[in-house]
Amino acid sequence: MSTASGFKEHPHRKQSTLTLLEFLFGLLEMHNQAQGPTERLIESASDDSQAALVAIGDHLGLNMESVLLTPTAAANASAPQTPLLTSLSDGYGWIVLYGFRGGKVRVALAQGEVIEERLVKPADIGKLLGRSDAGISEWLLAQAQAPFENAVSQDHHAHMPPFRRLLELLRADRHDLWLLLGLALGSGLLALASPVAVQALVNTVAMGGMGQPLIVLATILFFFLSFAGAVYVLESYLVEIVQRRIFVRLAADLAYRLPRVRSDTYDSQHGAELVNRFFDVLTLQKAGSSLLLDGLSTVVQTCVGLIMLAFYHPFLLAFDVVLLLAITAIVFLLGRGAVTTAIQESISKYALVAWLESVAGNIQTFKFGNGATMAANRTDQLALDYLTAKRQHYRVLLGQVIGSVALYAIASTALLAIGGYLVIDGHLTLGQLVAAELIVSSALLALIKFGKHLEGFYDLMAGTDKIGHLLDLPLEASAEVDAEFNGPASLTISNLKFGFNSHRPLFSDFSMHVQPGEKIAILGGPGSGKTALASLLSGMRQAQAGQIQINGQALNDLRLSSLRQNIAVVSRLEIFHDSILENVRLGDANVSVADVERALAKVGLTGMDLDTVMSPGGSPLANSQAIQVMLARAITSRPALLIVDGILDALDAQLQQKLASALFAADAPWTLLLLTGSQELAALCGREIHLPRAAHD
Ligand SMILES: Nc1ncnc2c1ncn2[C@@H]1O[C@H](COP(=O)(O)OP(=O)(O)OP(=O)(O)O)[C@@H](O)[C@H]1O
Repeated sequence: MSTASGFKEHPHRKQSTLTLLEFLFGLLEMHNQAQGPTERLIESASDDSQAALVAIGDHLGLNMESVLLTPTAAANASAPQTPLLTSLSDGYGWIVLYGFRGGKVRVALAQGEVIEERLVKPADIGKLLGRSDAGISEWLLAQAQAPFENAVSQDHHAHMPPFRRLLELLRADRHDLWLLLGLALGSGLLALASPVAVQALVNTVAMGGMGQPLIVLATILFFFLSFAGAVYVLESYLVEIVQRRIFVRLAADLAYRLPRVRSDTYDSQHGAELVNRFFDVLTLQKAGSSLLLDGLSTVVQTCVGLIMLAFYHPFLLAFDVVLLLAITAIVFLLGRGAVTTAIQESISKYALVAWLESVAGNIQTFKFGNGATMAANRTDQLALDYLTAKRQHYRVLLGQVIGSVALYAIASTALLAIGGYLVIDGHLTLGQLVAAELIVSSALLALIKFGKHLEGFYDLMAGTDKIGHLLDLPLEASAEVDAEFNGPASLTISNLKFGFNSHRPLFSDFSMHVQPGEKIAILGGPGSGKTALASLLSGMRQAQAGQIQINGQALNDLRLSSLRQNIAVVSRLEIFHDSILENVRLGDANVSVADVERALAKVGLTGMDLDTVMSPGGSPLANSQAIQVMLARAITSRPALLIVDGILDALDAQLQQKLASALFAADAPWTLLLLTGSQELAALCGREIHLPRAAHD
């Protein structure tokens, strides 16, 4: 329920909303939110409805999705990482549901400055809401847009160490992981049932007992082992859930992050190739689950076993100490450099894949001339690099495997010798010796598998490091002011200075002014800086000096998302693998099929089957048709400023004329900047501006 006017007029509602947002940031562990901007955003909201809260959340990195639910359904769907919230019926406060504890729903009430946390029966939520009925109402499902924000390196020059990053990636699952540790401890203890039972059996047999004790023993053992089995099944279910969550969280995080990556990141790196690192989430899942399931229980079983052994005799305690020292030496001393070599192996793997992608992506180049030979030779070289890296990593691993195997042989023999001596000397019963043998040999046998677990651990570190590179891609900084558009935009550039290279600026003192609705051609030769100018105007690059104003607002002060909702840039061919329909409307449900057909017709493309799936290269459409699709996409968003950069230059004169009449018409509802090297095209615009210099002068 909301009141008609904004938060500003209702200080109590404003304060409740601030309290609510702070609570949500804490719950979702979003630590980067300062109170100042949050308060300003709340104050500048047009009204105090839930829809306004969604917009505020969006600016603060909170995704809030509106869903219609009964209070009980909302409680069932809620969890600490996905809380559900709605307005209290008094119109001032908010209620948040965030999962269950002990059969009751965890509820937070934000009223003024106070946040009150309670445990409530699901049936009582309706009452809390201030409603008598428990009918369906609108709830907001809140989630962090970038759930892995805490796993991003704060220092731009150094990546976070992989182990710390792994802990951050798993932070949201820490409660489940503690539970898993508890279960592993339990199953470790239960696994001792067999040796203890055998010890009892041997002692009974040695004393001549039979029959009934055996049945009792067998029954108890069966009970323990079944219970241990059930615990293992539970552990495996928990690990499965954690695996699913990591996958979904990483996907959501990247969907947020990638469109916001700074454009200059792609000057030296290939975006699509970088994304291959997503597949390391599979390494995280596989190596992580085997470590959590087998690795953890092996460690627990070994520890429990060794502790039990220590109680048998001081000699066996000494044996434990030596064994632990030896294991420590294998892990830390023999394993020096293993994480680095695993990362190096992973880097060389990605280099090879990147090369194969280049080959697959340049079909013509590698079919002709020396292309195929180059493809083969470079692949050989990269495969060789991979083998070298893998060999170096394996050298470290091999040392550890040999160490574990040797330790197994020595420790098993030593235990038999010490145990045998203690039995002969009467310090140990026969049953105790057999039990000790069983406990330690299973722990020692695990040592042989230990190498495999260590390999899994190093893979996990390398995979985390690679995923970290994706998370560490630098994001664009955006200012806070929303861009104001109302019809075609005006544009003023004053004393612009920009160059990729400080010794050779592309623009040293460039100024121009464009009236709202004007259609202007900016003429420049190859390499004169047309694309650079388009990037500056769309906030993809920053000028070194000077100012750009759109509708009188300084571009640097504007929130990039609000700016880009209202301008369109058509530069190089960019088609994604989907139908023509989606390539034009970009998933906007407000754009109908008829709208798309109209836009296509406007740019001269008629009679197309809108369901035709296009490849990133534009096929099966012709190049010029793919360009028309991109232009249709641009005008469908009804931009206030349309920037067309060079893409019309290569088209045939007749098509250029047709497009000019659609895009350059004086009454077209946008301001047009045509960046071009073609005099003929420029002549079709209302006015021409010449770029200050050509690249080759
Ligand atoms: N990312 C970059 N890093 C360094 N230099 C760059 C980068 N992008 C472009 N340049 C250089 O800046 C100059 C201007 O490039 P820009 O792409 O803006 O020119 P253009 O006018 O659009 O050229 P064309 O008409 O050939 O597309 C060129 O000399 C180019 O080599």
